[in-house]
Amino acid sequence: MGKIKNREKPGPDNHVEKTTDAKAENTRDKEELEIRLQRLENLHNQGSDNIYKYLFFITLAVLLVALTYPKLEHFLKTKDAENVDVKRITVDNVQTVNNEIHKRNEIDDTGEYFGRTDEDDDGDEHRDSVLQRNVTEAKETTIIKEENVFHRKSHVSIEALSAEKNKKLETDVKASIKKTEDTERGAHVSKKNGDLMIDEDDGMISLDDDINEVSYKENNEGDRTEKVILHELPIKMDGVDDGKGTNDDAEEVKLTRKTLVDDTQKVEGKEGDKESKTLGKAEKKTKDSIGKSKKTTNKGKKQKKEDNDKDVEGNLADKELPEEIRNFKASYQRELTPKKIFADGRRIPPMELLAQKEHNSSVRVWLFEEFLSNEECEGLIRVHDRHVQELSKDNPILCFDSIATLRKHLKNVKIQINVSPRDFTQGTTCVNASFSGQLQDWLKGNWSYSTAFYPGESRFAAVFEDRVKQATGLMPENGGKFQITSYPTGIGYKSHTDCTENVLDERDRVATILVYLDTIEEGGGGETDFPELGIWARPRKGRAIVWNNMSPGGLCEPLSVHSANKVIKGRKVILQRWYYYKSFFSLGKRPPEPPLPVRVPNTPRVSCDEYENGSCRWYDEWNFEHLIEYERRKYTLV
Ligand SMILES: O=C(O)CCC(=O)C(=O)O
Ligand SMILES: [Fe+2]
Repeated sequence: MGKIKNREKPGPDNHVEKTTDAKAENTRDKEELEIRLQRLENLHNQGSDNIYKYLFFITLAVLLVALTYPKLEHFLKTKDAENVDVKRITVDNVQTVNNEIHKRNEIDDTGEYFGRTDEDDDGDEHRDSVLQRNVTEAKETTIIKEENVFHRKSHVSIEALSAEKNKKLETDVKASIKKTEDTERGAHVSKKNGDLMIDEDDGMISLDDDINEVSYKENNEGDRTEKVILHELPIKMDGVDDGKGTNDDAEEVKLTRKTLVDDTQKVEGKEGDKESKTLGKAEKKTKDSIGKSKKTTNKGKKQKKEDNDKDVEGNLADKELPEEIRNFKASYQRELTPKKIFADGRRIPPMELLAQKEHNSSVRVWLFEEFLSNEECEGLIRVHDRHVQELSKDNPILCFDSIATLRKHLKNVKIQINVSPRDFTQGTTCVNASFSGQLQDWLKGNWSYSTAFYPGESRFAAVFEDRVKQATGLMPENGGKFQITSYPTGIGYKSHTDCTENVLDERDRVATILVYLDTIEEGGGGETDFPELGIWARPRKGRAIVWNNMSPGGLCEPLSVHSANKVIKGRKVILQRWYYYKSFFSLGKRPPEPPLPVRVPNTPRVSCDEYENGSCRWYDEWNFEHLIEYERRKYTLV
């Protein structure tokens, strides 16, 4: 080593010694070289030995794979699914993942959507029983509550009535609520009866100013007194005489249990489709146009004793809430985490649709090809169509966010007719049944159709929400209803955000998943357009798009604005589900149907907000959005 050192560092002091010993040094160098070569050879031999070892182990592993393939395959898939595999693409470059395997899904036209089974021809009955089940599950035999919509903390309501109670109350209410219509477009009239707090005032419903309750009942069961509040609606009714007279030989309205049960009421925040930046305005307009001539009577004193249980804001005190609401733990969904998944043999990677415009929002749009199989798409369409057809036997009730909107719609179809607030059912934004019938003759076809099903009402719902969870990270417990919407030719949907701008509410829609259930060829319209991002997606059978509407901090992102382009050729059908930033108790539970406007069971509704082509939608279910007082107060909930 010393020499090497010397050679490395030659210096005047050792130069002579080096020259003299040159020979010996050479010999030593050679020896050293040989030793090194030997070492290298050894190493090489060792390496070969290792290769044999590796080969042995690989063979062993292959054998193991062959033996345990099914398990391993599953493992690999799971692993693979965990790796984010994102192809960054633009809309012009959307790639399709090949899919040879289309496994038959459980869904077919006799599937369990809307709570049906094969044997169950009567979907409505079954739907009632689904609702009943929810209610019963929610709280065994007991009671109460509503006021939910005003409650500070729960933001929910629950009405938990046992089946027997429901039945009894149904009979009571059936006997007590009557509807009259005048010959023209008269208002509906409900009458009071017995202990129900429905008061009659010149043939119109009128309520205590600060009660906001339509009906109320007390039950005595053994030594326990239970209060059952039905239809505790956030409505203030007007005693406005419509001047058109009423028909006192009222036809009885058959109200089913469904219309009586008020179980979970915060309804899923927004209509789902339209509430957007314009809400504040719309609400004001509604109030101005419909609620101007309010005259409220002072009846229904029974409510007074409820007040003791309420805090200053008129909310039910916490102790009044069922335990399960009090114990409800909200979960937060702050962002999307797209991942590649496998479903029924299909490999489904996420692809990001890159914004074509510069923007500084958090909004990102992802696309999955063949997220649903052909069979799933076709099954959903069949179920939707059948449901729309069944409910179309009755004319829908039409609701408008304001009288101005109604006027604009009429103008659009060139109908010259004077409309006044009296054409609306009091306390609601809906016109009465007979006028709705006329209107629908004029406006018919000018809307899209939405049907909904809820978690637990279909096997598909569970399959779907799980797939969504794997692919996007969106948690089922933060998801609302599943909504299928069809757009006939000529119909689109106006520009909107799915969250509500300028309103701080964590119970808002953080993300949307939308699946196209059928293909529209190029040029056929129907694209989902994100104008602020410069991107759009074309309807293609099975394709899903998913995007966030809110920032991870919980703010509604205005740049998530989107619209459904008008369908030019064919028909568009989609499945949508909205996920909420903060979950709440009634999320994902079928809401009770509010009793107003008075209508026959299963009457669909059409809701139109702010006039714009494509602002009307037909719905198979009711929520509370058309109730003026609900509309007024919904954002004051904490
Ligand atoms: O149909 C579409 O493409 C979009 C529908 C939509 O955004 C909605 O219903 O909220
Ligand atoms: Fe939307």
